[in-house]
This record gives sequence, structure tokens and C-alpha cells, in this order.
Amino acid sequence: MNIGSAGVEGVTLGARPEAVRVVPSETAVVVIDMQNAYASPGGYVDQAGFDISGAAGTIGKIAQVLDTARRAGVQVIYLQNGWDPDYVEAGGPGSPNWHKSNALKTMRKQPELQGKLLARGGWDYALVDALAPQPGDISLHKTRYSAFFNSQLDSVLRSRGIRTIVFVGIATNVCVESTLRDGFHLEYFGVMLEDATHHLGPPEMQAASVYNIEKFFGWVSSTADFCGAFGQLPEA
Ligand SMILES: C/C(=C/NC(N)=O)C(=O)O
Repeated sequence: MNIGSAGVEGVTLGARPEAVRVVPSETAVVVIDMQNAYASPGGYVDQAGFDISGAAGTIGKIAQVLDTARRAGVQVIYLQNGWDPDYVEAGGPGSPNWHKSNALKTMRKQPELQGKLLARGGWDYALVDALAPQPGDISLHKTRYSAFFNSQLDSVLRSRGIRTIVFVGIATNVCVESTLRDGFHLEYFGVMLEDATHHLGPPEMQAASVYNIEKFFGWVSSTADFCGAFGQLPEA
């Protein structure tokens, strides 16, 4: 099926529940939160007790996707999650984020971590070294799970005529799914590359997000399918 205004210049991307035909100039790869906090030993989610052993495997997959996207002229957009070092943007006790954020809860339990987890300017907030942004990429900041909430993402996409978002990053069942769902309600077509994402919690969480996306909110594809489809295009 065609998504966006795909016409003769589109490429066919293998996906479930069906292949989609997309236009490279109307497509962005959105990299969700590939920060030390979520992907490196010693980062926030590791300190909070989540198993991050599967996260390292996504880094190489995402690098392949970004390399192919840049060569094909597909816009790459990085999101970074976190707050100012004083955590004003995290909200106080009047915000559900203050109660539910495992980063804030971990810092309340271990005050020596205060000012370290997800604080802009620190190692935990920084993107993993292997996925450094390249010239032409766009970097945006977000303060809640959905990258559409209180961020510039919608205007950056709309001003460029982008209709299709290819999602990679961490965590599948938290920030990736939250953003894909919000995108759906804003009329964006969302495609998640399942092997370039990683979940938080038991393996069923990855399966549940894949099911939700495939059945209700978008399409599920893979690094190989993305690189196969977009890698055939002449270098932009
Ligand atoms: C739990 C969590 C997930 N973030 C994400 N990038 O999916 C958090 O930020 O606390």
C-alpha cells in the first residue's frame, strides 16, 4: 500500500502487516533516546535495575540504518530525553512524571546520583559514542516519554513535508511506542524497525509493542528490509 503521497518515485519497504510504498523525501528516521542512560552499562536504566544486555545489539543495527538513510537523503532526527540539571523540567510532586520516572525514583533512593541521571550536559544524557550525529542530522530534546509532547518534533516534520516516520531506539514499549502512537493521532505513518529497538522489562513487552503497532498503530519492519529498500537508491 502507498503511505504518504507515494507515487512513482517511492520505494517499497517490506513490513507487516503489509509492505508499504514510501517516498524518501517524505520520510524521516527518528532515533529515540540512544543515550548512555538507556544503552550503556552504568547508565540510568542499568542503575535502576533493568536488564540492558540486549541494548548493545541495537547500536550496530541503528548505525546501519542511519548510514543507509543519510546516503538515500532521508532526514535523520535524534531525540534525547532528560531535563535541566536542577530537574525543573521533570516536574515536582504535582506531576505524574515525578512519581513514575524511574530515574527520579532511583535518585531519591540514592541521593549520591542526584544531578547525574538524565541531566543535560552529563554523560548519562549524552548519546552513545557510536551514534554521533552527522552534518545534516537534526537533534531535538524531549522531557517526557512521547517525543511529540512539548517538543519541536511536529513542526520540524511538518515544515519538511515529512509524513512517514521510521522509528529506531530505546525503549520499544515506552518512548518508541508513546511517540509512534502520538504520531498516529497527528496523521503520521509510523514504521518501527523491530531489531533496531529494545524494550524495558520482560521480553513480552517487546512482543506486545510489536503486536500493538502491527495491528493498530502502524507497520513493523526490520533493519535488513530498510537497508535493502533504501540502499538501492542513488546516493543523494
Ligand atoms: C522508562 C523510561 C523510558 N524511556 C525511554 N526512552 O523509553 C524513562 O525514560 O524513564
